[in-house]
Amino acid sequence: MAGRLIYLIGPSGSGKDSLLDAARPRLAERGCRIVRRVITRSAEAVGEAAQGVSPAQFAVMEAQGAFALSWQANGLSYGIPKDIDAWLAAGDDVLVNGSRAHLAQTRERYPASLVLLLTVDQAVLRQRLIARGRESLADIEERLARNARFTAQLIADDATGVFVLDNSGPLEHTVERLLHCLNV
Ligand SMILES: Nc1ncnc2c1ncn2[C@@H]1O[C@H](COP(=O)(O)OP(=O)(O)O)[C@@H](O)[C@H]1O
Ligand SMILES: O=P(O)(O)OC[C@H]1O[C@H](OP(=O)(O)OP(=O)(O)O)[C@H](O)[C@@H]1O
Repeated sequence: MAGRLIYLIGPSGSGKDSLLDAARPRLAERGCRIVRRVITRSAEAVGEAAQGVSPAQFAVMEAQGAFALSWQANGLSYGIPKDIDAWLAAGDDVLVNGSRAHLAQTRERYPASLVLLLTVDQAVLRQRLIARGRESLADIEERLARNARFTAQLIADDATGVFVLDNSGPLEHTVERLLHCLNV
């Protein structure tokens, strides 16, 4: 049986990378792969195990059909390597750190995908973004504004089939909820 695409989305700072890192061993145990994304983020910007490339390299990879999914957001380009199609065909589940703006296209290409929306209280979110220290304050405000535009609309439009995971509390609780969602 083909594997399932698990598409994890949520605002910048909601904890997608942290959740994937914390859940990594438990996901591996159950044969779920986590995708390493290709991002046009400078190599020194930390936060995630991703492959950093220049915009020119990204364009070449995209033109060569290297990506199963790709999108632009926050001034960056993101690609999900085509390898995932072989993994899914081999029966492995594949977890992708995705984009809310790209949800419709992802569902079109992978209709059986499981969508997980990570949420966090907006005040906690601002504090976490500031504490993470990866973006400037102006960029953080942009990300919060993008978030405000998305979350309510997403829940209203796509309520069916979207599992909401609240990450306002301890990360370990969210890991347990994530694993629970994968079992239902
Ligand atoms: N449950 C949590 N409790 C406290 N801090 C958290 C929690 N989840 C994530 N964080 C922190 O919030 C910040 C943003 O998390 P991150 O995983 O980078 O989010 P995202 O990948 O969604 O942008 C990081 O500094 C991280 O350590
Ligand atoms: O359409 P959106 O849902 O807003 O998502 C846009 C992009 O932002 C996040 O990436 P990234 O990991 O670079 O940002 P983050 O770590 O700040 O979440 C997310 O994973 C998407 O790739």
